Amino acid sequence: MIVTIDGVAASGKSSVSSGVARALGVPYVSSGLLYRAATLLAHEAGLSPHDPALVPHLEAQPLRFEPLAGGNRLWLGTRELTADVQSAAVDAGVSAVAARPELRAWVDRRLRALTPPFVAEGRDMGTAVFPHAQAKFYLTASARVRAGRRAAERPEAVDEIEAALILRDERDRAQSVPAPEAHVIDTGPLSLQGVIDTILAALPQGAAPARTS
Ligand SMILES: Nc1ncnc2c1ncn2[C@@H]1O[C@H](COP(=O)(O)OP(=O)(O)OP(=O)(O)O)[C@@H](O)[C@H]1O
Ligand SMILES: Nc1ccn([C@@H]2O[C@H](COP(=O)(O)O)[C@@H](O)[C@H]2O)c(=O)n1
Repeated sequence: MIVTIDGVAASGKSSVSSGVARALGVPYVSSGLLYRAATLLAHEAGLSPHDPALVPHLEAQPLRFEPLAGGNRLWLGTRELTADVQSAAVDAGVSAVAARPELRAWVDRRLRALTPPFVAEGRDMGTAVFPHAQAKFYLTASARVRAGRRAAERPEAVDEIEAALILRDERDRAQSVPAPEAHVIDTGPLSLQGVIDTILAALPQGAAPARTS
C-alpha cells in the first residue's frame, strides 16, 4: 500500500505524514529531504543546479536516506545532514535544483527503489512518482497560517518567512499540482491531529488501522 500526501511548502506534509504513518505502522518517505540534500551537496561542492557534473557528483556521495515513521534522517557517511538541510539557505536554493529534470530523475529513482508499504510526501508523489497509489491527499493553507507555524521553528521573522514561502510555492508550481483524485484538505482551521484523523478516516477499507470501539 502507498499513500501519497502532497502539498504546498510548510502545509504540514512531514508532520501529518509521520502521524498517518505511525497510525498505520509503516514508514513515511520525505521526497523533499532528497531535493534538500542535493541542494546542500551542490552548494558545498560549488556546483550550480545546471552543472552536468551535479548528478555524477551526487551518485558518488555516500548519501544514506533513512525513511522511518517517526522522522526521516539523512547521512553523508557518518555526518548527519538532517538538520543542515532545513535552513533558509537551502529553502532559497532548492527550487532551482528541483526544476532540473535530471535531478528529479535522481530523486525518483531512489524513491521507486523503496519497498511499500509507506506514506510518501512531497509535491508530485500522487501525480508523477506513484500514480498508482491507493490513496492520495493534497494539503493547503494560507501563506500567513503556514508562516505563523514555521515561525515557531525558525529564527526568521514571520513576514520574511511568509514572503519566502510565497516565492517557493511560485517556483514549485510546475510540479505541485493535486492529482485529480486527491482529497484536498485545507489545514488552516484544523489541528495537526485533526488533519491526521481526516486522512485516516478517508483511507480505503483495509488500509486504515483497526478502530478500537
Ligand atoms: N494542522 C496543523 N495545525 C497546527 N500546526 C501544524 C499543522 N500542520 C503542521 N503544523 C506545524 O507546521 C509546521 C510545518 O509543518 P511541516 O514541517 O510538517 O510542513 P511541511 O509541509 O513538511 O514543510 P516543508 O514543505 O517545508 O517540508 C510544523 O511546526 C508543524 O508542527
Ligand atoms: N516531490 C517533491 C518534493 C520536494 N520538491 C522540492 O524540494 C523542496 C523542498 O521540499 P519540502 O517538502 O521539504 O518543502 C520544494 O520546495 C521543491 O522545490 C519537489 O520539487 N518535489
